[in-house]
Amino acid sequence: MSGPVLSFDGVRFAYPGEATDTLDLPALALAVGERVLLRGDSGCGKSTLLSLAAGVLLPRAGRVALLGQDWQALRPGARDARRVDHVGYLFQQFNLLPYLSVLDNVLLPCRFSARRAQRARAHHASERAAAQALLQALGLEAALWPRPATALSVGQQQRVAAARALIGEPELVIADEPTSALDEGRRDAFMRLLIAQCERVGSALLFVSHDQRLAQHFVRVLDLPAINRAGHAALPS
Ligand SMILES: Nc1ncnc2c1ncn2[C@@H]1O[C@H](COP(=O)(O)OP(=O)(O)OP(=O)(O)O)[C@@H](O)[C@H]1O
Repeated sequence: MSGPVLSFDGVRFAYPGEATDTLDLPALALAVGERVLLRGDSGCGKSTLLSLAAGVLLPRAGRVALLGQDWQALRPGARDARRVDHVGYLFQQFNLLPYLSVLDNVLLPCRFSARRAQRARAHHASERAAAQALLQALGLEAALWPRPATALSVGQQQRVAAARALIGEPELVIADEPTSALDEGRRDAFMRLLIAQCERVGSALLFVSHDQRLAQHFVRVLDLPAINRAGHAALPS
């Protein structure tokens, strides 16, 4: 793959019923394995940008492409399949399934994506072994693996969510403020673990936060308000 993992070209997005665009981004691209911190104050459009990147929202103009494929050109079912094949998503609230064990939560992407399952098996005896290796690398000991995910501390749940995002080596990991519930020491430890694992599996990382202190973990930091031209001109009727 020689092109970017993710590209935005002339993207304009407005929520239904809104009189102005939330986002107007002339150009933005992430190279293979690149890690970018996207920051900006609350309400500036960070989560909206991530939803566009993952093909959950579609722009009203312009093009968002993942691995060269325009999201808009796909039917909804194909978009869902492509998302789980190529994107690991790490949410602010983790979104772990409470009735599943830690291990089964991590294995979820492999249940929905044959590609993720096959990539998980490429370097391990089984998908389970791949999940266990990730949990271990993220500092979660084996005694925790059979427990229901919600029986863990916030910091532990966050690492389970990171393992779920990373399993099967997705080309893009998207993280939406996953450190907001952590104190400073845990936040930095988590960032180091997440980045090391992205590096190991070759995933690009698009990480969103309003927290200025996370910049130290990234070579490339983008200020969303500085690159977003939206919010002023009224939409054409
Ligand atoms: N479903 C929606 N319908 C209409 N407006 C929305 C919707 N979701 C978000 N917005 C608005 O779009 C703007 C950008 O919201 P977004 O959630 O992307 O910001 P954010 O930078 O991620 O904020 P935060 O840091 O607080 O999570 C805000 O003004 C918000 O009120």
